[in-house]
Amino acid sequence: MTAEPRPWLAPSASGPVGATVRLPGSKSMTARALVLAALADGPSVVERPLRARDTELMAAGLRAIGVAVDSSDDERWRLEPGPLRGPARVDVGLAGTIMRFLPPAAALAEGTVEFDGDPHARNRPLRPIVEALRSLGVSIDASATGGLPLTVRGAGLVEGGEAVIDASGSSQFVSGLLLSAPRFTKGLVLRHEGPPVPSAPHLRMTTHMLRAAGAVVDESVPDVWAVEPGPLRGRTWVIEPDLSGAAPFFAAAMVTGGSVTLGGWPAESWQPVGRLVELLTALGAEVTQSADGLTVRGSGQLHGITADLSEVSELTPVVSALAALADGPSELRGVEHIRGHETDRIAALATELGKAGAEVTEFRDGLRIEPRPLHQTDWETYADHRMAHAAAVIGLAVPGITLTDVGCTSKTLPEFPELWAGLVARS
Ligand SMILES: O=C(O)C1=C[C@@H](OP(=O)(O)O)[C@@H](O)[C@H](O)C1
Ligand SMILES: C=C(OP(=O)(O)O)C(=O)O
Repeated sequence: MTAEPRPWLAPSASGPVGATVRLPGSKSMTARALVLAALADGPSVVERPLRARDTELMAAGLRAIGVAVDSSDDERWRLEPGPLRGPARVDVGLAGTIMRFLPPAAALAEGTVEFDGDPHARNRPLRPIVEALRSLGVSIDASATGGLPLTVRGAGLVEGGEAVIDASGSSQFVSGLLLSAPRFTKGLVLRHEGPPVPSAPHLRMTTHMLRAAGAVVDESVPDVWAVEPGPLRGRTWVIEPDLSGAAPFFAAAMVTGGSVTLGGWPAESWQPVGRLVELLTALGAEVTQSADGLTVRGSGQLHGITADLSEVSELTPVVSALAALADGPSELRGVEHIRGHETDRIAALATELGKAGAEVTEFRDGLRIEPRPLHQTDWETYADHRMAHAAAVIGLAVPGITLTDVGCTSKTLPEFPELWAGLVARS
């Protein structure tokens, strides 16, 4: 079920913002922790999880297949694995993490598990993971396009072994298979064949977390991941603040010449903080880390950049917004696969930035953005939280940016409108 659209006038800043923001846990880490906890040999605790549509639906999906998930405490979700079983129905919403991480787990269940989601979820690519699972002996019915709706006919076990996949459309195909692979009878040796796999840091997050749960993983050969069969340990997962969710808040410091600190940032992170720092620095920010957190300071001056965003493709909307406010042109490439994200983000950004007055050239794999004086527009959000973040960033500097629906931010940060208004009020 999707809620009624909630139009929202993005607030403009009257001066530099200055704030420490506390954001909930990483969507990607929470999703992995929940799946690993569900497949473990004992109870787990997920501390400081993200509570948002993607992770609530993940928890609901796991409950549907037999896992006890107690999410009553915001700070600490408790999971007690049980025998995985159907029949069950899983609503994936618009979450890539659910539609790619849960079918392999459902294959381990005894019984039928049906997956479906929001209208646009049916357009998101799934075929490669479906075909890889079939090659591993799993019975799956998929739509004519190879995607949702999907029915996994779990046999209570997956034999596993060797599989080949083209994961150029999403790193989540690989992550999804790897997360369940220790529970496959023969484990898994997965080989990617095709154009490069995007989002390498997300793959590293998957292998780090698998090892932290006791799995034996070899990724020494490029594009090959080998996971030995064996138990996953229940444990306590401490989730880091969501770095991608923080990106628009950092952008606010940069657009207004202010300063934003992400509180609670760990000394060592499993998220691609190095790449984010490089990008924000090239765009004109100063980034520092201290006991207070990760701080981004803007000078009020933004520079155009040429960048390959394939490792951090989910940052493309916010980086594009910054590029549209910069002092020179930018070229952002290497992200063809984001045409299969929550919406076709390349087309959506070209259209909406163009409507606001920027001169945008669309490439198959990215965008060239020539800043121009921007003006008010009704900004279509396409049910995409990060299109909403991009609009909010533009709105700081351009009065009259009205989002067609700010409600879509509930995918990863339901409190976004309030947090953003609070930040801008301190400008
Ligand atoms: O595994 C994950 O948690 C994610 C991987 C990436 O997916 P793609 O490789 O499809 O871009 C990223 O964009 C997405 O937001 C989250
Ligand atoms: C691509 C994204 O999400 P998903 O996990 O649904 O793929 C995103 O959050 O930018």
